[in-house]
Amino acid sequence: MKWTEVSVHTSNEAIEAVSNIFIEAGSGGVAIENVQDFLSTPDDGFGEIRILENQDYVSEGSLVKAYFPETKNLMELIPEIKQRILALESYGLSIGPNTFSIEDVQEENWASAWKKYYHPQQITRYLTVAPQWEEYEPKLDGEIVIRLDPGLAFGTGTHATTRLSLQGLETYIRGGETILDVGTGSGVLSIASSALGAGEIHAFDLDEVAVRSAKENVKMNAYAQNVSVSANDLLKGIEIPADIVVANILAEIIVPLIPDAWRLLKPNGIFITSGIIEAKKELILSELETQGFTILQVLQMKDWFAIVAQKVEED
Ligand SMILES: C[S@@+](CC[C@H](N)C(=O)[O-])C[C@H]1O[C@@H](n2cnc3c(N)ncnc32)[C@H](O)[C@@H]1O
Repeated sequence: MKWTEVSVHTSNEAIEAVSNIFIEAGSGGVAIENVQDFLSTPDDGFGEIRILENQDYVSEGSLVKAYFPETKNLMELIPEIKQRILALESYGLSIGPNTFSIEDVQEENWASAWKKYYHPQQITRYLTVAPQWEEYEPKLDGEIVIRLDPGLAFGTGTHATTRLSLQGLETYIRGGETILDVGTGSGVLSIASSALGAGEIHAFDLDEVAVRSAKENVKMNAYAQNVSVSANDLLKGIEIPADIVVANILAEIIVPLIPDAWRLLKPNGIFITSGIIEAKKELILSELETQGFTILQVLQMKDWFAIVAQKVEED
C-alpha cells in the first residue's frame, strides 16, 4: 500500500502536541526523528517518540513524520493541520522552524523500521520490557517481563515519561488495587500494574489504534487478564471507584482530567501523572492543589516530570 509522509520540523517540546494533531487528522501512524536523543541515548526515544533512520539531520528540534493512506484527501487536510500547529503557540508551546515536506512512501519502510532499535530493557527494579519478537529470559530474582508489540501505538515502555509512570506504579501498588489507566497506548502501564499485583485494571484510550494494540498486548501477557481495555475520552462518563489513577498524557490534557480523577479516587487514593515538561510543571501542581490533592512526589527523568498526588482523607 502507498502512503504519504508529511514531515514537519518542530521544537522538541511540541512533539507530542504536533503528533496528536496529525493523529486526530487521520494519520495512520507518527514517527519522530530526534537527533539529540539518537546521539545521547539511542535506546531511550521510542513510543510515539520513535527514532527511525538517521538520514535527515535536524540540528535542533525534531522531525515529526505522519503517515496518511493515499485514500485521505491531504490537500484539504494540510491547511487545517498547519493552522492547528500554529495555534499551539497560543498555549505557550514553541513550534520551532515549522517547515513542512510531503512525499510518497511504501508501507514497509516506516511501519517496522523502528523495531531494530527496540530490545529488552530493565525499566525498574522489577520490571523489564521486551519486544514480543525477541527471546528473553528473566535474569534477576523477582524480575517480571512485559511482552509488547506496540505497533503504531505509543508505549514501548522505554520512553522517559513511561518509565516515570512505571516507577510511580511500582512504589504505590501494594496488591489488590483498582487502577484506571488513562491514555493507555500500548497498554504498558496496565500490564505492569497487573504484574505488580493490582486487583483490577481499566485501561482507556481515545485512539482506536491504541485500544486494539493494548488488547493484543494484554492477551500476550498471560498474567494480565484482569486488564480491560476500552475506548473513552479521558474518564468522561466512567463510574469506577479507584485506588490509583495513572495518566501519561500531555499537560494540556491532564488539566481537564484532574476533576474526574478526584471524583473517582477513593479516600487516600493516588493520582500519578506523567508527560509533563518543566514549563507546565507549576501549572499542573497548582491545578492539583486547587482541586484538593496533596503532592507526594515530583519525579524527573531527562526533561520530563511526573507528579504523584494523593486525595488525603479528612479526619
Ligand atoms: C504518551 S501516550 C502514553 C502511552 C502509555 N500509557 C505510556 O505510558 O507509554 C498518551 C496516550 O494518550 C492517548 N490520549 C490522548 N488524549 C486522550 C484522551 N482525551 N482520552 C484518552 N486517551 C487519550 C493517546 O492516544 C496516547 O495513546
